[in-house]
Amino acid sequence: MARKFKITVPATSANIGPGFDVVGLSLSLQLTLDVSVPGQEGEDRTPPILRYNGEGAAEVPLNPYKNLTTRVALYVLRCNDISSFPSGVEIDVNNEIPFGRGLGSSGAAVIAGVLLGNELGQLGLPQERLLDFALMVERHPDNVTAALIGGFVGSYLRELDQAATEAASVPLSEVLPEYPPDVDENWGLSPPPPPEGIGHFVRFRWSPEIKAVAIIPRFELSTAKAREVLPAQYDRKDVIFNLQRLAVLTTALGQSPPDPGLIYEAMKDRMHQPYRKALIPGLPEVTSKITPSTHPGLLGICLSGAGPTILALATSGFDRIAEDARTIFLQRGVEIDWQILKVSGASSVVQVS
Ligand SMILES: Nc1ncnc2c1ncn2[C@@H]1O[C@H](COP(=O)(O)OP(=O)(O)O)[C@@H](O)[C@H]1O
Ligand SMILES: N[C@@H](CCOP(=O)(O)O)C(=O)O
Repeated sequence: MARKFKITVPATSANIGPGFDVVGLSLSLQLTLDVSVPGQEGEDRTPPILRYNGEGAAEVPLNPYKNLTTRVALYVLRCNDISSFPSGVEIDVNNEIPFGRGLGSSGAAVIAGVLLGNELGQLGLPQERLLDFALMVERHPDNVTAALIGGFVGSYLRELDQAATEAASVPLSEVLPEYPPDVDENWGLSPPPPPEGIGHFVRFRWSPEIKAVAIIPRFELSTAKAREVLPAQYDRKDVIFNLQRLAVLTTALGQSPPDPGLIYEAMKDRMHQPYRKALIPGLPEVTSKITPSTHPGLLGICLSGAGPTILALATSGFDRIAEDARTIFLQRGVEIDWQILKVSGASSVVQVS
């Protein structure tokens, strides 16, 4: 029987200052996929047709063996003994999440792919297993968990035994081979399935009066590049600095009314932002010159994900925060766009029509 369904996945902002690779929150920008699957399977095994609108449309590959979302879907299918896409699938993508800005576009694409694979194969995988598949691709849990679950979410990766560690550490090229069988000699091999129960999470309270101002520089910074500049080891005092703040922040952002005196300091970080400032001209100035005392309504300000977007959490005064950030960025030659976003508790959704 022919089927149609719609997949909706939110943007995310990870880290929120001190919670590097640990916390994320979902935001009111969405990636949506409208999918149709024909009733009768043709003999010819036509690969999916992708049509794409919105952010990234000029650069995203429409070849389903190169596109991140469909490659992830195929990974999920192949791990579940389904070697190829159903024939004749059509996918209309609409994307509001800008690429390479620290708003979780790749995390959203991965979650969309996992949900797509689950639905195309009618696998009925539980949420925990969907997360396992996402973590084999994205490998840090903050964005993908917040995108799947929705809201303000903290997560950790379970310590795996040696066999499971090895299974979870295979190169991404083996998880997501880029080419179809006639080009890739490894295609016939089964991809490595994820170990069970890799990711664990909890959703924190979020105070409904807090909104997010996303100050989005007009340049892309790949997450991979922004991770390369981070050190392999940290001083104990920097680790304690972050842990103290994160412990306070996860509760402080759920309190009504939120306390800027507590939150501004609790959103400071010493584990990633100082190292990323060379990649983001204006970052230290924006985060130090815009404060609750200069900008009433501001609660705290940090890098969103790996950047270059700045995330300002505030209850009012949004325009002034954003325009003053614009002025600072312009002094460093960086143009920006900004948006006021809601932090919703809405998870990723699959609606069958
Ligand atoms: N909707 C999408 N469909 C396919 N690929 C995507 C999509 N969104 C993001 N990507 C891929 O992810 C890349 C950006 O990932 P990344 O560097 O992690 O930045 P971000 O902070 O936006 O997640 C894009 O250049 C693109 O290759
Ligand atoms: N913890 C990661 C988060 C990356 O988020 P993204 O939205 O930039 O992909 C990091 O800081 O590297």
